[in-house]
Amino acid sequence: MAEMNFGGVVEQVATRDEFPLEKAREVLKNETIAVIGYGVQGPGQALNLRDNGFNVIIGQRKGGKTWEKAIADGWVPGETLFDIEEAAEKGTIIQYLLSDAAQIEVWPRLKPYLTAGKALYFSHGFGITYKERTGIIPPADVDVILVAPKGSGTSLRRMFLEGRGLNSSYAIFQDATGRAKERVIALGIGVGSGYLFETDFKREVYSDLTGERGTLMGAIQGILLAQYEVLRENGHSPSEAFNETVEELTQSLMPLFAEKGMDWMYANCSTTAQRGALDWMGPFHDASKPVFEKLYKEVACGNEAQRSIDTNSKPDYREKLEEELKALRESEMWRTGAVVRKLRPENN
Ligand SMILES: NC(=O)c1ccc[n+]([C@@H]2O[C@H](COP(=O)([O-])OP(=O)(O)OC[C@H]3O[C@@H](n4cnc5c(N)ncnc54)[C@H](O)[C@@H]3O)[C@@H](O)[C@H]2O)c1
Ligand SMILES: CC(C)(O)[C@@H](O)C(=O)O
Ligand SMILES: [Mg+2]
Ligand SMILES: [Mg+2]
Repeated sequence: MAEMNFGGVVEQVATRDEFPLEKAREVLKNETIAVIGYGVQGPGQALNLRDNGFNVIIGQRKGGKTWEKAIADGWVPGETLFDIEEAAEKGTIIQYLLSDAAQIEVWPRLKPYLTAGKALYFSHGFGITYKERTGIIPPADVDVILVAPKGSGTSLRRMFLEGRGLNSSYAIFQDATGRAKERVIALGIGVGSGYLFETDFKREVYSDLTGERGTLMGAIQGILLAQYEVLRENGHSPSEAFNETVEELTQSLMPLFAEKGMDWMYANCSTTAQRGALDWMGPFHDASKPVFEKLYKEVACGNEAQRSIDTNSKPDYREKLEEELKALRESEMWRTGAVVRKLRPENN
């Protein structure tokens, strides 16, 4: 573990320097990693683990779309691809990567296979933290661990293939074997993380639910749309409104502040822009902070979890989500985006 100073606060971080891939392979050499679920995180983690030389099998509902996807990715029925129960029986580490709602439904069928000494692995603190709502209460004689990649499973895989990797947080809820720590760090390195930030299940789920509802997904669409609408209502064309709201952000300015911070991005814009941004960041902060405070409270009291469980447990939840995504896709702003993306010079 390395002690690292983050803006004046010291935290523990696991690194590849002290825990290289060879060590991870040694730690897990006698384990069978059963990845249950092949949606978004399942393929990302399973393929990275396989490419990194670990012994991985997949557990999936037979016959569905993702069963076919697993076969297309090279998993072989009866050898490395099984139904959920069979994979859970064979696995010594069970990576529970069904959707959070499906984890509740499948739990009674999975639990009998969690025999002494196995490890139950999550990529979210949801099931354990909200156990009164999920009913997910693991047996006392298994390790219960978490590696939560800080990004989409699609990015986890893409960045691995680019030779980069995506960092994760990790946590231990239950150490029954005395090996929980080496198991969890080895798995984190195995799925392609370079650094692993220490957390616990509750802090992981509270921060993750806040982040995705907030700046990462919910707030970003809300604020982009608000500006786009104001520009359109004041007579600006769709392309002008989109370029000034989204395209410049993602293509020009976001990469700059990702690389060297917000002040550096500001410093690479005009003094006119800097003056205005420095003056207006305060009002935007003050307007949005109460919304973030309300959001955090809704997460911490369990309302957000319950809403997600209730809606995503319905048989037609996928169709309903797709309807809402279709409405986003077909909104003027994102139809404009589809055209603007094609006009990126590199696409010509
Ligand atoms: N999506 C991400 O990139 C991401 C990122 C970090 C953490 N996570 C966490 O990882 C876990 C998996 O998330 P995901 O987004 O990959 O899940 P997902 O929604 O893509 O679903 C995963 C799998 O669950 C299967 N499934 C759904 N309902 C089922 C049911 N009733 N019975 C059997 N199988 C069923 C699906 O077919 C799919 O193969 C969750 O805990 C999530 O919070 C996800
Ligand atoms: C990729 C995210 C948003 O970070 C993840 O938390 C999820 O739930 O998909
Ligand atoms: Mg999440
Ligand atoms: Mg997340």
